[in-house]
Amino acid sequence: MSLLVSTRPSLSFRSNVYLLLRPTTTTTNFPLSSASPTPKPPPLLPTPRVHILHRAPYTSPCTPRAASAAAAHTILHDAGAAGAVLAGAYALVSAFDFLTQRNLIQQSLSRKLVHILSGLFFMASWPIFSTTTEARYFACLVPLVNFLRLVIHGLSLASDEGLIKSVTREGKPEELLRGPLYYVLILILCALIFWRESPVGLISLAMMCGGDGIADIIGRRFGSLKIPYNQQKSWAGSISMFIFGFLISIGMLQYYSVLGYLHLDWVQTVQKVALVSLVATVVESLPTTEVVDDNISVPLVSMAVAFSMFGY
Ligand SMILES: C/C(=C\COP(=O)(O)O)CCC[C@H](C)CCC[C@H](C)CCCC(C)C
Ligand SMILES: Nc1ccn([C@@H]2O[C@H](COP(=O)(O)OP(=O)(O)O)[C@@H](O)[C@H]2O)c(=O)n1
Repeated sequence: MSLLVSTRPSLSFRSNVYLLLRPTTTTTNFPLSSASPTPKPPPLLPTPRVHILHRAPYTSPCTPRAASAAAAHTILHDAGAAGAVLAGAYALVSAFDFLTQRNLIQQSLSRKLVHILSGLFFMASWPIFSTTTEARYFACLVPLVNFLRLVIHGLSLASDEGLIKSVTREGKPEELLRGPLYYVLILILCALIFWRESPVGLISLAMMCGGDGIADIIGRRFGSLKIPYNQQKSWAGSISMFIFGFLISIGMLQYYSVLGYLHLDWVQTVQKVALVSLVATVVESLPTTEVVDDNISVPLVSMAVAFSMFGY
């Protein structure tokens, strides 16, 4: 494993920093044909032996044969990435099932930690997919498989006690058809529509996964002072949602900026994210959970506010 910083002048330092971990024929290879009409610029670095985090797209001219070989390689790469992330999803749920089954953590805490970590890890995994436009469809296979898993077990067509124990409140299979199902649908929506090039999806998922998840954990423990208009929610829960939703959103935006996907005016971005977090926190605090699940209202409102400010 090695960390290489290429000094290619056309790209900023940030976008040249990437972790190199696996064999590849990258799209940044120079024209393969010796008859190439354009002179080959001298490679500034030895061809990368490995890389895993893909930065924003950079393509170079190549021959049709090389293009089809690169296309096949990219499909294999994205399929492998989807498989790895799916395995991670199973491992995460199984890990919390293990902890819950042995009474090492409460079921309510298990569910919330799965709520927080699943979406954040899913979002953080997007850069391991290729830089092609189809990459997002491969990434969406992961929440899609989990959607089907939740439907199958939620309808009791099959039994998965571990899944039920680690993601439901009362251990009833039909619970899988509400919060968890809406949750994975929002993951699909954000990956498909916004993906890595827009802050909107990243912020929305940070609010749904990080903000809403933390509100439950903090609110259950320290939420003695209830919100006047909703005795089920507390100031401690809502304030923690605002703070952690904001911090996790900024953290995700910074992560994608370092990888070269986003170029943000950080003074304006901090203000915009703070407003999204405030609005999402107010929406989450409303006594509307029986009417619309928080896993729908929080991300959709965050999406609308963020889109109105970032515009893409
Ligand atoms: C419990 C969940 C949502 C509902 O929460 P609540 O508001 O009703 O308390 C989360 C359900 C998660 C789902 C079963 C698994 C989703 C996995 C995700 C698509 C991919 C994660 C990959 C990563 C590498 C772990
Ligand atoms: N803003 C909030 C959110 C949750 N909570 C606490 O967390 C518990 C579960 O919150 P929730 O209804 O959002 O939980 P889920 O619907 O996400 O399972 C609430 O009953 C409160 O005890 C809070 O005190 N303040």
